[in-house]
Amino acid sequence: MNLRFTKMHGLGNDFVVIDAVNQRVALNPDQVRHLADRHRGIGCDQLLLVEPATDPAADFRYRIYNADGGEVEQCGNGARCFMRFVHDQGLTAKRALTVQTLAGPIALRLEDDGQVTVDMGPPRLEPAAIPFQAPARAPVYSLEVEGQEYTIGALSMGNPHAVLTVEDIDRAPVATLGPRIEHHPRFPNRVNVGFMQIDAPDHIHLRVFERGVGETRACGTGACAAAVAGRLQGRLDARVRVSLPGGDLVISWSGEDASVFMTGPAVSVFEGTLQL
Ligand SMILES: N[C@H](CCC[C@H](N)C(=O)O)C(=O)O
Repeated sequence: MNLRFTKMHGLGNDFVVIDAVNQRVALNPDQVRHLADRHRGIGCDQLLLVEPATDPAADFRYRIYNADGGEVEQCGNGARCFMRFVHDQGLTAKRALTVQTLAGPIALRLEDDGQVTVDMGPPRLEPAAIPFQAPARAPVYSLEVEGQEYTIGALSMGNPHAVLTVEDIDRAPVATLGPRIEHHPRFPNRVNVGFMQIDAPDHIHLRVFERGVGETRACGTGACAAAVAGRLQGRLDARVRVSLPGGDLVISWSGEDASVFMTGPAVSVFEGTLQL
């Protein structure tokens, strides 16, 4: 099977993007893992498929696979690259799209400056919707990890997120605590783990240990989750600049059932053909 692909990234969170509108694509988890492998494959954090919509109200369907081969519900940086891809590949001339995802529809808009704004939909705050085992919804939860108590925010952007606040982002225990929380039994579907340093009510630094990948240069849904968690804790404004290792995103959320909006860049790096 020969497959055309484009290598893209959103602030260094990198993707293999495949047109599954004009190509018949059937990849199993082993093949996804192989393509994501940075030594034996192309290398990426996630693989994204652009498919025809099955919902008449949507323009396309967007499927997301982590480097570990697992299909997941949502990817924010990938959504911006999705918009750039369908334009560059001539799949649409529209500058505003509705795209189906496992987490429900999202809306994409290509801005005049080339950045992309995504309506990520509302955060899901009820423990059962995350999913996270807790007796009731709360702005913060106590989580025991190997005998030590941590205070976390927990919510879903369609995909699950835990958010810890740290004093010094450069010294955050991302590599050691990240995987332990990713696999914590109270998160039955595992979880993405954000480490947030609050610099001001409208500015944070963030690092994310992503479910199914490890630490990435940026995480769009992680930036949304951190902004929501910080606002629920009364520490962040409705509009926050999120500085990730790969660059900045602007996140806006007016509260409760309102959508979370994310604006940032999307870059195509190269095109190629896979032999599978
Ligand atoms: N690792 C995530 C999927 C990709 C999210 C991230 N790359 C983004 O930009 O939102 C998960 O397992 O839910």
